Amino acid sequence: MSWIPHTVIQPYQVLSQRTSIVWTIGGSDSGAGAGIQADIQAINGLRARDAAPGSTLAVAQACSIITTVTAQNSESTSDVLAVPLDMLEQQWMQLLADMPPAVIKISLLASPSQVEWLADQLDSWPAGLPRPLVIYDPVAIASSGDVLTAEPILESVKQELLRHIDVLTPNSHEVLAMTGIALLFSGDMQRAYDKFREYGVKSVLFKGGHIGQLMDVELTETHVMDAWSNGDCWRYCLSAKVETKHGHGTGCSFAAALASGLAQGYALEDAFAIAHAYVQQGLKAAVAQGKGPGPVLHLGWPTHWQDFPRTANDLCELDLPTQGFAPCPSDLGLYPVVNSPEWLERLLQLGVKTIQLRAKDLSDGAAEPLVIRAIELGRKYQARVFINDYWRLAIKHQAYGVHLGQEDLDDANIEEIASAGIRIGLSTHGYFEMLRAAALKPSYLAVGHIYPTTTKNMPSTPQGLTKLQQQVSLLKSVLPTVAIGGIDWPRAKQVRATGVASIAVVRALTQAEDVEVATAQWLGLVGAGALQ
Ligand SMILES: Cc1ncc(COP(=O)(O)OP(=O)(O)O)c(N)n1
Ligand SMILES: Cc1nc(C(=O)O)sc1CCOP(=O)(O)O
Ligand SMILES: [Mg+2]
Repeated sequence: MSWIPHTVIQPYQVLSQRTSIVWTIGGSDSGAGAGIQADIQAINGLRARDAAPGSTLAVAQACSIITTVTAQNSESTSDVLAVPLDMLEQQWMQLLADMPPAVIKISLLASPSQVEWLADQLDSWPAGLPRPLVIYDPVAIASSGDVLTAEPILESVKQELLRHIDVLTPNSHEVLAMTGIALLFSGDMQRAYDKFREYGVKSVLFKGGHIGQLMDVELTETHVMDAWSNGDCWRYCLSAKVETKHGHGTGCSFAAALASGLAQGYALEDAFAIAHAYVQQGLKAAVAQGKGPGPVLHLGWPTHWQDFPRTANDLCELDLPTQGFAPCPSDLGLYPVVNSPEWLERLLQLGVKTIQLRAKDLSDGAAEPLVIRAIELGRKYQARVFINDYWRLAIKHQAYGVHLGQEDLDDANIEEIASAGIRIGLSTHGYFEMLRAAALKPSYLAVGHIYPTTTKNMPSTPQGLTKLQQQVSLLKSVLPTVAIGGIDWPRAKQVRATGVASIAVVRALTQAEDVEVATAQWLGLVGAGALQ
């Protein structure tokens, strides 16, 4: 999917992979805890490929356009020098001629004329070059409350620059300075979003820390919460607050990590969750390097479950019970997904022990006999039968389990399913959805779609092997995983090599030339899963 500018950004949207270069446009920090120096560390340090050898993902590469030179250490800033416009222009032209960006990350701008110059460049972006995604981290007011960008600059930012911005990443001080809205209640974020939208911003990612004081969200006293919206929907990342005085460069590093994730082909909401984890990991390890607050550390791709946030599409989800569901074996083996009891029986007779009835778009009345039959067959063949979608019927007839998608989570009664004691599998299509689903402690998580599929219309982009492997290893000690989507026999071995225990397939069996031979082949590779 290619990036379409000037339309509403969708959370599952992925940049096209024509380049993975990120330009960071901002100020030099001689202490290197923040500014361009932190950005380069974060952009190049957060390389998915380094953490997943053999990956074919693009390698993020930072380039810089320096707007300002600051003389600072961990205690103070003694001088700030604005780079002249003709030097800005030279940096821009050199990069444009040779290393055009996938993402531009803007931070410190030193004067209204720098803002106007930058807005002009973006206005006259060459027609022959794909437009980059533009992130603006205002760097107007530091977490400490120190003013870094004077009022006249902010005014020209609002008038000239914001209309070019795809993702704005303000902290709460900057929200107040730019919109006049203090973030005291969660509804204030919507009001602030609306105000930014008036200036033409396409989406806003409210950076946490200070949002942590929202008075109507109980958890945020002990947690930090980042929140993103494009006006159509919200996405939240929530983590326990890291108590440290060493957080210099946190905001810059977060926005740069977001840029890096996007440039490497992660969907916006996934890059958001990964950037959040990157900063959490860096804050936990941060130590003093001078006499003042130390910088957030740059420790590469986050691989520890505890650094990742809980994610949600709505703040109400934070109140959902998390006592968990009945467990299923970590190895479910070969997992065919079929649309009728006839298919179910055919495959159970061949030795399949995990299977799903996916008979779409029926009324509960029409689905009920199919569900009853599927459950009976499961008992007869001592197999694990999951019912897709019809969760009320699955409870009523005591199925082994139910499988639900992300949208179903908005409507299904999660508590009722949990207390019925049946298992639940949840679909996920990236880091963000994975973290959202994992918070409910389901019986397993399905990671999809790995390859293009014709079985179902997917709004998301195929994840591929690297992303599957990353998520499987992250979830290893947390939840059983199942891979699904476009997995055929030639791809089966490499999918298995990611460490995923179970593989779900539709066409690989239902459209096989010889179903008996194909099933035996698949069972030989993946197995039938653990005994009950
Ligand atoms: C094992 C497995 N994984 C994912 C899905 C997809 O479920 P869902 O998102 O609910 O979409 P539909 O199948 O209902 O179209 C699945 N069925 N099984
Ligand atoms: C039903 C379904 N769900 C998916 C997901 O990613 O959530 S992919 C998918 C279709 C899988 O079919 P096939 O094996 O024929 O590609
Ligand atoms: Mg479903």
